[in-house]
Amino acid sequence: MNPAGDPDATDRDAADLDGDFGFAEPATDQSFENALAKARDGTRLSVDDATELLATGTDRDGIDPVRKEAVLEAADRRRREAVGDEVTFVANLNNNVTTACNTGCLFCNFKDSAHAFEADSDADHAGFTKPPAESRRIVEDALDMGVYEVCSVSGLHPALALNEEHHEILSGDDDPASAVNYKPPETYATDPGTYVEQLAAMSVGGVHLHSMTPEEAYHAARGTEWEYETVYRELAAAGLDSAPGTAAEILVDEVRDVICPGKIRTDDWVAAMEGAMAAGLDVTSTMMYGHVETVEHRARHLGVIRDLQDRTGSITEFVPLSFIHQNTPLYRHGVVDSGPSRDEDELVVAVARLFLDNVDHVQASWVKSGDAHGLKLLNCGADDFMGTILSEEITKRAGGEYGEYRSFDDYVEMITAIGRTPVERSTDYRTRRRIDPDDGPHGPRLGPRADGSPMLPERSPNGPGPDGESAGADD
Ligand SMILES: C[S@@+](CC[C@H](N)C(=O)[O-])C[C@H]1O[C@@H](n2cnc3c(N)ncnc32)[C@H](O)[C@@H]1O
Ligand SMILES: Nc1c(NC[C@H](O)[C@H](O)[C@H](O)CO)[nH]c(=O)[nH]c1=O
Ligand SMILES: N[C@@H](Cc1ccc(O)cc1)C(=O)O
Ligand code: SF4
Repeated sequence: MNPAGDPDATDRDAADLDGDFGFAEPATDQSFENALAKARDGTRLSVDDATELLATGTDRDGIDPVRKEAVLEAADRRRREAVGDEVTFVANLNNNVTTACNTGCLFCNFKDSAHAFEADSDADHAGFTKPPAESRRIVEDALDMGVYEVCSVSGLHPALALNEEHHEILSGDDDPASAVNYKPPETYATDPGTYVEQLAAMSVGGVHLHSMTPEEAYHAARGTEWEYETVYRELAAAGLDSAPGTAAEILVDEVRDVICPGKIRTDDWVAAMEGAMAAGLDVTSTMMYGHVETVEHRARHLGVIRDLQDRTGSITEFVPLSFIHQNTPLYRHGVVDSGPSRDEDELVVAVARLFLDNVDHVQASWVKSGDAHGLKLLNCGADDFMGTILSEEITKRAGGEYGEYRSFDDYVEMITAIGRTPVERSTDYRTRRRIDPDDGPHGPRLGPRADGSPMLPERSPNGPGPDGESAGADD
């Protein structure tokens, strides 16, 4: 674990990596042809099969273009059989509460050292902490624009605790250097409030609140014996409706040891997701790929997700997160020289569709891939095209260049251009509305205040618009 409060830990750790992690070369007992035949006829794939498909054969170096096309075609066919020609998207808002975080993940440039947020610090930072009242105002404004969902993921601010009782437990810890990663709110220029207060503030006007990743749930239970289910029940009582399955990265511990040594391990991530589901919440699932991992790690990750879904059935979608490298410690220190190639993005989507036979929806991301390649991914097995989001900080700070917002008109134009049907969805996909492309201009109708009006001009609710700067530092 990185010692909490060590601002330079990430960069030092990255500088120490020499690019040789001792990972085994992917090798299987399976052939590519056999794996492809199983994929085509709908037989459940093994992790070895997925490795072969992701590699377009471990028997040769690099991606074989002919084999790749065969995998994509099988996945596109499977998508059509499984979910048809609809392409869904959700009217949503991202509201990140704070960028303060000392966890030190080497792939992340969203975070700012929490030290810089202290009241007596004169360190410069471009981050933010929003008190609960500000979060509420931002969500209120977005509700007026018609959003259905608010998605909120944040840094692990040392002053964030589940509730007052948690503050008491954490402040009673007599070993401040221990792993509890806690400092009282008075230390900071801006008090983020408790998790319960933040969620209660954002759960307004009937919006669907999608928040609290497994890593955040761990933070909300740190220093206690509380079960994840108990924590998620308390969060649900405060207004939480579903949980994002980020913090997954690659669910193989030898990879986590390299890219996020300060994060919870695979078992704990699974336990947190199971806790959320036991508390009655739906969850999403993700994989952040294209950094140091091998194709075998990707396949094993998919195996963890499929096993979890076999046990629970509450995973609504799989979201492949293509690693954005430009401003990250991993890239700055030469540990990696890029993110994944487009071929790799396409194969991840396709193999996710083929392997995850128990997860209905696979997402293409315009944030990560842009519009043109995002549309291509919809022909490789994906059937969901994310959401309007209105604000984006994680990818943008990592160096992503595809903006922060897509309008309903953008969506309708893009989706019809590839011959598919645009459908507005709820977070859980249970409510869906097919959109008539000829009946524009288009706007959301599923949100509690949505009336079909287009959502937005050029400005996002918490900062200048898609091409501008984000909201400035506020503490
Ligand atoms: C930034 S964290 C915020 C929530 C919380 N701190 C956590 O780690 O769960 C959310 C997710 O963003 C994704 N992410 C962060 N940096 C990224 C990057 N450079 N490229 C792609 N995805 C990234 C990771 O999958 C991470 O789990
Ligand atoms: N893929 C990314 C998302 N996904 C947001 C989706 O709209 C998601 O399906 C929703 O939150 C649950 O219904 N959000 C980001 O900010 N960045 C991404 O790359
Ligand atoms: N919205 C994603 C989570 C997510 C959040 C922020 C990101 O940058 C990426 C993914 C989900 O539904 O789980
Ligand atoms: S990914 Fe999350 S936990 Fe890791 S450094 Fe970034 S904000 Fe912190």
